[in-house]
Amino acid sequence: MQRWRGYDAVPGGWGRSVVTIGVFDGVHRGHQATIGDTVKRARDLGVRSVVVTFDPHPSEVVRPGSHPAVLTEAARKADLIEALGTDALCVVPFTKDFSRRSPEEFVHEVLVEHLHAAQVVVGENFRFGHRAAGDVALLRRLGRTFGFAVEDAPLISAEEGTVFSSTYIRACVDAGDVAAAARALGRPHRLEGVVVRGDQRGRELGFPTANLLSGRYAAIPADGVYAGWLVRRDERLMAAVSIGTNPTFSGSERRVEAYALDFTGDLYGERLSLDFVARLRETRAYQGIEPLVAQITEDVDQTRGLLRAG
Ligand SMILES: Cc1cc2nc3c(=O)[nH]c(=O)nc-3n(C[C@H](O)[C@H](O)[C@H](O)COP(=O)(O)O)c2cc1C
Ligand SMILES: Nc1ncnc2c1ncn2[C@@H]1O[C@H](COP(=O)(O)OP(=O)(O)O)[C@@H](O)[C@H]1O
Repeated sequence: MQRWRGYDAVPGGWGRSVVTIGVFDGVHRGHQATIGDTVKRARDLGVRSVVVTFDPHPSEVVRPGSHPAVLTEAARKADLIEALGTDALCVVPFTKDFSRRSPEEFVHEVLVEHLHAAQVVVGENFRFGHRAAGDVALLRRLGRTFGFAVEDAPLISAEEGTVFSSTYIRACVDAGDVAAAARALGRPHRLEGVVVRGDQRGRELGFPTANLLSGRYAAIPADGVYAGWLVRRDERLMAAVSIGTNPTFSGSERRVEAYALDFTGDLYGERLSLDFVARLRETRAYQGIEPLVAQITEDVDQTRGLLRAG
């Protein structure tokens, strides 16, 4: 997959394309259907598929301070989009200046001039251009003027009639319902970060925990204890994860800590990922170390059972 920063990076002689546009945070099952459809249509036409996305998140530029929690960091988003068979990913730097383009200017500059769109695949709630003034009906009219077709993306619904959306998944993660998030994503929710030093207490308890420092806007599940996978380079280790302030020790800082089962070694400074599979319980303040250690022992057994079964 070709990766372009800005549409000026589209190579000369790039032929016609089938294009889809969106933030695609999470690359969830709805996004997967849209992008998969784009790839298929391009292959059928014998042209190339292009995914256009934005960085930073448009909300933050339009309304500073309103950045939503991030489900997938930029590099991972690109990898997931590549895995769907996309020929090129165009990351448009979303600046104040860019946000002022009218719907017509946006379409002409991006879709027509640079990407030579033959078809544009969009969801029914797609909005574009200054103040999100453009909708699918306007895109269709512009398509007739400029010579591209507008195709509706297939709608994919979650259970209980909830349509998959990044907002829905952020709410699931925020509530600690990592199982629902995983169903909508088509894979577990992943938190990425760097292992930093904590209070050095874990090893004394018999459960050293890698403390993960993640990105500023990362979507961190609600406080609680979770079973998941610690992903380290090419290996995957079972992990019991604690998120919270360690109330037993009257901590105040919120931390994400992972005890990797059947592992000993130094993880400080490493970049790791945590894939959240299931929520086990709330974090609690225990009356001393003994009951806490007994509970962690049980959490670890439960984690092993759950991950082995799945
Ligand atoms: C599976 C697991 C569950 C945990 N549950 C709790 C809990 O319910 N309450 C609590 O205060 N701390 C809990 N902890 C966190 C420990 O207090 C924490 O690992 C310890 O303070 C070590 O901190 P450190 O890494 O900064 O040294 C849990 C840790 C693990 C690995
Ligand atoms: N099984 C394991 N799971 C997680 N971290 C481990 C494990 N074994 C060794 N470690 C190392 O021990 C560190 C955690 O020890 P801990 O006493 O909890 O210190 P800290 O408070 O700095 O996190 C981890 O960052 C990692 O480098």
